[in-house]
Amino acid sequence: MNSGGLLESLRGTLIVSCQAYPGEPMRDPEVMSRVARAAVIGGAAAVRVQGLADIRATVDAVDVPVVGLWKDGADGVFITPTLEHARAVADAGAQIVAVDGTRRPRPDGLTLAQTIAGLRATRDVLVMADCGSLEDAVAAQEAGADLLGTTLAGYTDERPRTDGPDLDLIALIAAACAAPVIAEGRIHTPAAAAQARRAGAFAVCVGTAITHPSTITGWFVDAIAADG
Ligand SMILES: CC(=O)N[C@H](C=O)[C@@H](O)[C@H](O)[C@H](O)COP(=O)(O)O
Repeated sequence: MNSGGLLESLRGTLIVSCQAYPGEPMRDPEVMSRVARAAVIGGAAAVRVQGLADIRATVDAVDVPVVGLWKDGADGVFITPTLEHARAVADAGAQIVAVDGTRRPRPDGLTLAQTIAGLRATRDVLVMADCGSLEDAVAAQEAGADLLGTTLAGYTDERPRTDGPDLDLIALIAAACAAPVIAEGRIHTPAAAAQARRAGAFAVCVGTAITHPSTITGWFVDAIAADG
């Protein structure tokens, strides 16, 4: 599929983020690739996968596009933070490379525009910019990003951490930018996913509420406890 076809294939669809965190029992490439397969059976049009080993295992296991990222560290710019990371994610087989799309300085000193241009010079991939604000999204579009994610809304200083998705931000980006918006972050129910789409999202990405059983279990435990 060419990149225009790939992008268009995601319109109005669900992307499922399949991630386990350091030290967790499901942190294993084979396990994550199976979680991704299960999501595809449920109708996911693409999956979002963290880490080179997980990306490689998942690319072999599913027949939908893989949005790959490499988290290095846990604060500041850590989602595919450098050009080197981005190239490695593409080489692991991801058709879409998700990178930090904020305006913060990157650890390799490159701008987002230089990172995207450097990646595209040698790899045929789309780039998803994980943004935290409207200003990030406008700058990321200008830098050449193909997809604008609201992934980091509420995780940088620019937006409050809303309980559910940041619907206002989704609408603001959709109104200001021609590049498609991927609503991502704290979408915990099918109703919230539909709201995100109505707010202007081109596609909706859900992680925790589908693929993180420990958190989901905690929601139920807390609800029961709160009821006495
Ligand atoms: C902020 C950050 O590091 N977000 C990460 C990005 O890949 C993941 O930890 C999230 O699970 C993902 O964005 C999906 O969001 P949610 O799990 O809320 O549906």
